[in-house]
Amino acid sequence: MRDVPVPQHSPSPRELDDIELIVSGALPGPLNAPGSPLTLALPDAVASAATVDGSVEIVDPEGLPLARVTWPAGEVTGLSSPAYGPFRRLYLTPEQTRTEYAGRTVVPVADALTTTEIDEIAALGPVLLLALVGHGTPSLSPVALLRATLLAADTLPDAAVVAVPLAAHDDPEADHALGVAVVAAYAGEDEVHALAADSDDYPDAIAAVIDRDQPAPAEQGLVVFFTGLSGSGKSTLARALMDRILEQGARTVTSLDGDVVRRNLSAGLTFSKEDRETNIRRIGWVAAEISRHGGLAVCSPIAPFDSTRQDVRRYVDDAGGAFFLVHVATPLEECERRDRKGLYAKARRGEIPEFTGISSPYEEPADADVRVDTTGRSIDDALDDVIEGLREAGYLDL
Ligand SMILES: Nc1ncnc2c1ncn2[C@@H]1O[C@H](COP(=O)(O)OS(=O)(=O)O)[C@@H](OP(=O)(O)O)[C@H]1O
Ligand SMILES: Nc1ncnc2c1ncn2[C@@H]1O[C@H](COP(=O)(O)OP(=O)(O)O)[C@@H](O)[C@H]1O
Repeated sequence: MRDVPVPQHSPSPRELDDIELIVSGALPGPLNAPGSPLTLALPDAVASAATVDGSVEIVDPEGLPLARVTWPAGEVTGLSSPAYGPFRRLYLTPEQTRTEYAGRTVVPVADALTTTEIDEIAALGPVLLLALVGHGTPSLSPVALLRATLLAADTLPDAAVVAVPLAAHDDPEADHALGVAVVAAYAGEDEVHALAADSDDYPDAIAAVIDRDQPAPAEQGLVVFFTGLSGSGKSTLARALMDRILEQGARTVTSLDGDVVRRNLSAGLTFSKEDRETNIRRIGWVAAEISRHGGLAVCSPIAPFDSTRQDVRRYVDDAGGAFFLVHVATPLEECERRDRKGLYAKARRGEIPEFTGISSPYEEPADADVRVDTTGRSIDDALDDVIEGLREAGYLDL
């Protein structure tokens, strides 16, 4: 009997796709082989436990064990088939695909098919449309690419559709090589047909799928994220922005203010680096969910660490929302001069440990959409910079 549980880890969507393809036999393992784009990163604590145990259990976002990965060797063994996500029934292994669809011409599909391409495919006889829907591969969301590909299949004389979670790794050469290997595994002996250069003459039904999946910036979910020192003006500007949005009446808005979140969603957290990261990831997670449904969230925590802000950007991006970062760059001297809550004085006296700007770091963002120093400016004047940035990006016209 083991006295410690096997360490578990729920990986990123890209890593999950890679693991699924290794388990299905579409790609060779192991993970983390030198020079391989198929990598798995574990948080330090999980990596230490995995090293002691010799393996880590990979679970899906809902906790279902999918695979066991030896650690640090990276050999992958499947435990169960993924059961999540729309169109799951279309995700077959190479072996299942070859058994079910042998003899068809295989056509890899990484984007919605145009009328020209559908005509090209119609001339091939019975086909298997291999929809490459891994994280970051199609410009459409995976579910929209499958919807569009099924619509195209309906108009073809004899077409089957299989989904393949072939993820992108920010390395075009490596991704091309992975794509060739995966398509070869699914095609087996059958012919592979690469589509010729495309046009953009989509059938109406497919054009509608694309439009719904890629809303114009003004219709997209939006997260406006203010970051800056305590007293820089985040809450004041966030509140003024929300008032303007509510006055205009076109959209509803959810506020995720630093102080307010710490009294409910993040009650009990301290100001240690770890707890601040947890706090910001919670805010980011909620904001991303709001943006998933086309909503608007205005966040105003200090969020002092760049890597945590990048996590939030990724959550929002993955949810299909837009992330708009405002750096309220009021200098420390001015924030301390204002000292509205008397906290800087206490921090200087050593009564508040780990106070941002005094005894805890603030990493200035290099990726802000707007940078606003409120020193010597009225609130309306400073707010104008934010509104102008949002208007220029096409997100909000206030
Ligand atoms: N040690 C320490 N450092 C910084 N701030 C402190 C600290 N202790 C309490 N406060 C008060 O908490 C507010 C910041 O909370 P946040 O959740 O925005 O901070 S963080 O993003 O998790 O770093 C912050 O509010 P704002 O002034 O609105 O920024 C402070 O009032
Ligand atoms: N142009 C300005 N924009 C925002 N706040 C300003 C400005 N000028 C002065 N202030 C004052 O600075 C303080 C900022 O506090 P607050 O908005 O709570 O900051 P934070 O949320 O970043 O801690 C408020 O007292 C506000 O009235």
